Amino acid sequence: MGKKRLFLINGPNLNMLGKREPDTYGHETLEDVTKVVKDTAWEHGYEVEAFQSNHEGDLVDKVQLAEGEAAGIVINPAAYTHTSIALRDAVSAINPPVVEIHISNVHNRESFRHTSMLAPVCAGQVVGFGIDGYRLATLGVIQKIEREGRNDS
Ligand SMILES: O=C1C[C@@](O)(C(=O)O)C[C@@H](O)[C@@H]1O
Repeated sequence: MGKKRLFLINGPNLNMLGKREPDTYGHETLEDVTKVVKDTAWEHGYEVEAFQSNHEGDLVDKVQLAEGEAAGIVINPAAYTHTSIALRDAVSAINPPVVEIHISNVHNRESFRHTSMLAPVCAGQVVGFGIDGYRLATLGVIQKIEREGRNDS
């Protein structure tokens, strides 16, 4: 049997990490984020499939694919966090646990960032730890998977 798989899903504009508003999001790139998640997952016997899209429907498609293909998801839905009922419904529709992560502390920013459409249907949320939050989110989703015995990827 191969390694259990996690999906790492990043939403719009996160392909520009490192160049985009570095005071808010830091200088590290999406490649660095992927490495953090892969290294953390690997330590616990998981492999990672990383996906980034600027398009809502493509993100919905990827979340749906997790059913049967991944044991869990780490997702930064970026701006779609605050708007996307479609993404929330996709998370609701699948069994693998989903952990939401934000690089910045969305709660000390504009009020429109204080609401997450997805958080109520996620297993947990990590906010405000920079890209280290991806490590925490990965550990969190693995913990959920192992506690709930969901390792059917
Ligand atoms: O694109 C992003 C990035 C973000 O998800 C974060 O990681 O801090 C926070 C969102 O409000 C914003 O739209």
